Amino acid sequence: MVRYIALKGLYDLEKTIGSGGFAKVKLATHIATGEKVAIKIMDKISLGDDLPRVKLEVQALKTLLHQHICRLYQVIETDSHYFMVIEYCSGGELFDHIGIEKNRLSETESRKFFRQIVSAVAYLHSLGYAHRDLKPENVLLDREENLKLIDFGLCAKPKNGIDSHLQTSCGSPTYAAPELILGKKYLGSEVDIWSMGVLLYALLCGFLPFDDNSIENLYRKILSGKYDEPSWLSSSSKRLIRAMLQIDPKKRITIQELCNHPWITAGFLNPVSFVHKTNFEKDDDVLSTMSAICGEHASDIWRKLVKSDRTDYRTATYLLLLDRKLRGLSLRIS
Ligand SMILES: CN(C)C[C@H]1CC[C@H](N2C(=O)N(C)Cc3cnc4ccc(-c5cc(Cl)c(O)c(Cl)c5)nc4c32)CC1
Repeated sequence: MVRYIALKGLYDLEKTIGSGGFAKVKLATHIATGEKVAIKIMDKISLGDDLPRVKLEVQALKTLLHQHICRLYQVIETDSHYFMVIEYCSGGELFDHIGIEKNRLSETESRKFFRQIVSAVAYLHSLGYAHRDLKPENVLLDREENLKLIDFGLCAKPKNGIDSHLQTSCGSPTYAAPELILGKKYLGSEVDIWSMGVLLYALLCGFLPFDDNSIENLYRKILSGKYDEPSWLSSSSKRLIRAMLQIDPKKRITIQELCNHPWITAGFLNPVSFVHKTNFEKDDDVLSTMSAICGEHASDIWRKLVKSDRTDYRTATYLLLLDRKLRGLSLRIS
């Protein structure tokens, strides 16, 4: 096991839980609390000119504080590596949860998960971000089967707001909107709606609306906007999917309309909403646990936390203890 000096005494690295592109993600233990975390390890050499994407993702994750967006606890930068310490999702990928035998979810279960995705994306858009790479691999579950959105390496925050046009073609073609694969100028919010339509279709049907081994056939299918509507889809499901998989982005349902759509609210008391948890909430139990260990006064710990850039070990310890408390566990610290 290669040892990273930068993590010594802070995190114990365990198995690799995945890798993609220029990053390797390892399971690790946050030594002070014993909590599991995921550490995304990137070496600067192989990052090459993708380096700005790391800064973008770190900035996005520091800003985005939402119960269905994976939490960033700490960032460690050395001459050779970036380490992003992120909330661990022990439930794995949402689509693995669907399982092979069932391969699709009931409308009720799909709605439970899809509302969480809509809440996260509505929150993202409200802060001027677009994810631009919404796909099953980027939708994970934590131990309580809460949905967590991940991988903000492609997310964009156009300088003059979410409704200014983007041009970069990115993300995976299977989930990409027609305007994106045509290389047209597009709105991040509109391409995210299309990708969510593909996700909803996959949840309800167990297969993809547009799929083909050859890229040009795949493109042709996407640009046609034609897909099968299996017999088990309710008319309400069909209507919502049609509203999201509109080829013309201007005819596509907006995120606000989506939050209030009858399919989304069916069986629930209220439309999808999100809480602007933009800053830290102060928790005295967590602070007193930390002060019992490091000997500092709770008020000093809090002052340093608020002043910090919120990505140091102290912040990680605070947030992990807060998670433990919110899960009703004891605030033990080793
Ligand atoms: C296909 N991708 C480009 C990489 C893949 C790496 C493994 C990862 N994973 C998995 O695939 N499990 C099945 C286990 C697992 C458990 N917890 C995780 C917690 C966080 C993340 C994570 C990964 C990346 Cl690349 C991020 O940017 C963020 Cl913000 C978060 N990935 C996790 C993760 C999913 C993505």
